[in-house]
Amino acid sequence: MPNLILASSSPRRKELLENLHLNFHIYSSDIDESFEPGTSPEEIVMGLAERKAKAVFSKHPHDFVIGSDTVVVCDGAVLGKPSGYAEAVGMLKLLSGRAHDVYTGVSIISPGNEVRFFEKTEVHFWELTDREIEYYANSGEPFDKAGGYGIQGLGSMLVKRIDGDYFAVMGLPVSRTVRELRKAGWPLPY
Ligand SMILES: Cc1cn([C@H]2C[C@H](O)[C@@H](COP(=O)(O)OP(=O)(O)OP(=O)(O)O)O2)c(=O)[nH]c1=O
Repeated sequence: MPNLILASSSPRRKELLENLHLNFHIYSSDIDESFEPGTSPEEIVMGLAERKAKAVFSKHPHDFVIGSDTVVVCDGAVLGKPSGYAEAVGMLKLLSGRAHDVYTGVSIISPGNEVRFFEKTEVHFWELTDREIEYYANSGEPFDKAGGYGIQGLGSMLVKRIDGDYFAVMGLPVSRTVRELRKAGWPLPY
């Protein structure tokens, strides 16, 4: 009987997959997260998701492995995780008062099968004051998150509305993932 593996160190992805009543293991790997300049956002997130899944699948070739990656795209700039306070403030200033796109890519690799897909969600931010930005950056929440914010935490106060899958913004489009797992032959209990 194969195992289901989440190839991720993200606590959000773990939490989201736990919602689905599936037993799974977590094995993460350190992959090279660089990409060629000019690569489209969907190719970046699906490519990195695939690299994460492949790195784990190579050690667990009888199992079903899920990898995922998230970036934020605003005005043509691809934003990953901010490296420190100043970069977090810069990202929040860029996102203030406008819409951006969150791309999350997923790769599912199992014996004899590989699928990848992405979800794009449009997120609209309120116009942010310097006080809000500084408070938020000082909260520590931006640092391990693409675009420098987490929609599910204090970052919820920044968001006016979204168009698309909320869970994809948090790091894993769960309902689509379930459907792709079913197609790949994973025995779901529902
Ligand atoms: C935009 C946004 C991102 N994020 C998180 C999801 C991801 O964990 C992170 C994007 O970084 P990723 O590089 O996609 O993932 P990760 O390094 O955290 O985990 P791993 O590679 O091991 O799977 O940003 C939120 O939690 N909330 C949000 O609103």
